[in-house]
Amino acid sequence: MGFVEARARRVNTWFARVRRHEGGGTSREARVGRHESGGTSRGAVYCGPFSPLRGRSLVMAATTLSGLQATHHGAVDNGDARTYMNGEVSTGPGNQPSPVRVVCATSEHTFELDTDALESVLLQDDLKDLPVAVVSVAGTFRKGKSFLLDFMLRFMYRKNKFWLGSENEPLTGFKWRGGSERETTGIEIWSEIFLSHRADGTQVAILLMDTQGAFDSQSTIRDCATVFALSTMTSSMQVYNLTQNIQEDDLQHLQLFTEYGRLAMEEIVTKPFQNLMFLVRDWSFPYEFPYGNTGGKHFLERRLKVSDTQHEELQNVRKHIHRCFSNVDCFLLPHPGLKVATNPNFDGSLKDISIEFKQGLMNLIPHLLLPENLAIKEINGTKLTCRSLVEYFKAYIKIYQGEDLPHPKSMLQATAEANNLSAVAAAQDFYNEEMEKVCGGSRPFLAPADLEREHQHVHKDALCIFRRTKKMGGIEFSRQYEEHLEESLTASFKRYALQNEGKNIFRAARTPSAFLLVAVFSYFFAGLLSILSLPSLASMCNLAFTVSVGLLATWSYVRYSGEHRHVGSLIDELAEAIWQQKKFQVFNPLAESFMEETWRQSVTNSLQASFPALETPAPSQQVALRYETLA
Ligand SMILES: Nc1nc2c(ncn2[C@@H]2O[C@H](COP(=O)(O)OP(=O)(O)OP(=O)(O)O)[C@@H](O)[C@H]2O)c(=O)[nH]1
Repeated sequence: MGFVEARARRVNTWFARVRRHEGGGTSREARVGRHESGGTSRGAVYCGPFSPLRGRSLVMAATTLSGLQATHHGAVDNGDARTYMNGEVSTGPGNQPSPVRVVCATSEHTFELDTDALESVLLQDDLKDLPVAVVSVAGTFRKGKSFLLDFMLRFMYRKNKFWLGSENEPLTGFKWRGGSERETTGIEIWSEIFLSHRADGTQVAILLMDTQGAFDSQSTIRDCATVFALSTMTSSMQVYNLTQNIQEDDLQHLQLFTEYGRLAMEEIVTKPFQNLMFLVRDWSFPYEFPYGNTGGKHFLERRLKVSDTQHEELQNVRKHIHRCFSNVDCFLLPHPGLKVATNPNFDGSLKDISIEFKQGLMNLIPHLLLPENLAIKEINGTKLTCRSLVEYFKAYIKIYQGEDLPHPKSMLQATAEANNLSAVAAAQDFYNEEMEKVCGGSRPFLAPADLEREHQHVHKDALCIFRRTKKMGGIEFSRQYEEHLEESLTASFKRYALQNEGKNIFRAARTPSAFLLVAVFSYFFAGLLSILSLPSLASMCNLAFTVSVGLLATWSYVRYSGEHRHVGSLIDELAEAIWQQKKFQVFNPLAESFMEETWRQSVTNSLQASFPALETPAPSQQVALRYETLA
């Protein structure tokens, strides 16, 4: 009778050494959990089809040693082999396979990557260059994600027809429990990577990933979107864990979260994500669509069907899902029984789980994890190794830590923001249109006091439009948008005032008149000083005359040609400085009041001629009209 002896020890990460004693004093030894080559050990032992050594006893040994039954000692007799479990498994943390949190949620609602933890799992010498397949489970909190993953672990460790375990065996691995409060936070991966041989002889590293449940009372929508997006971006199979049905809001959330993921991925030429499986737990309508993958496929087909008669919103969600994932699948899992759902002492033993559910697991888990069904993680058509997966994790988390991406919001918040923003835009448009009529580019100069008065009217009416537009979110929420609108209207008014000022011919004539005045004075004093036989002072006046005429000519050229505008600005500043000189200030009020009055009269007249409406209807009437048009 041969038997299998198993021991565990820690080298970087945990592995179990299994020695099979065969008749005639010979033995074969191999490690469970990691590939080993060379030395006295031979072959990788991943039990069942993964393993060159098969047999229930070996499977049990591996499972026991890997921590699923870490403290179990004893022997299992399976008829042809006896397994001795002399469990050298340390119960201390890190000495046995366990979940490793690689993405940690912080109290500030951000996420951090535990690079050391991630690298300790993925950068093991014998694994880092292998192609990797990542199976992740994501969805609403408290819906049995970790529970399901623990059955995946059993399958990966045992991999024979008895992989589901014995009736009284507690379920261990990723931490699961009953109760209403969330358990998993951030993203966890199993510390041990499984190896599988594909039909073409290549090896694939398989990573199992558990995620923080969405929509718990402590997470923002952005948190949920980040976890879902990160796990979808880094996995080759995302299991979208749902209960009872696929509801429209499930699809909408999937759309929001995957869009958030797509934003962070640059230059995606193919579909950004790989496989998506809708896993519907507690399916209660097997008479419509039978449990399992076949029923699931038909059900999904109906749910994701796009037809012309559908509302555009429904079509868009469905098209988005088809655009994002290379392959979409569905599985309908029955209810596991009341003990699973409600008994606080339920420990995962199969005896308390319904037969239909166990049958469902026997179909679902191989469907997900058999080597032929596993897809290697690809990004943009490039297959990823464990090493490159680490790099992608680092790059993606950085994007989500930055402030470049928009923040996903709850539906109400997003709708309220959209309502308020569109009300702001309508009010701003109204203001601009009305002000354009008063002092737009083609309108003549308007006296500043009149412009101010027009602004006050239109500003009041614009605010009225904003307040009367129906908006979600309440008065408090709208107040910040109203303040924003007021600021924006004030800024617009400043622009209109400047534009209006530019049309003031007197303003434009300030520069030439300053130099003209200087030229005239210089010319006059030069003549006077020559008569008084003061030639040196006379020549200084002549110089001032020449410079003034020169500056005037230059300024005229700049204004005419539009070239060297900085030179024009310097000359304007110089002219302004001249106007500020005491001896010239006597001309200022005279000139300005004359110009202002002339312009005021002419513009008022022209305005009234062009817009009789400005005189007649009350502003509130205009607003009502405008509001009706908008509504
Ligand atoms: N109704 C029902 N309950 C289940 C199912 N699978 C597991 N449960 C129960 O759901 C509860 C939560 O299981 P967990 O695996 O911890 O759930 P989770 O989704 O990982 O929870 P979080 O980590 O908080 O997101 C446990 O009481 C399980 O017994 C199922 O298919 N149906």
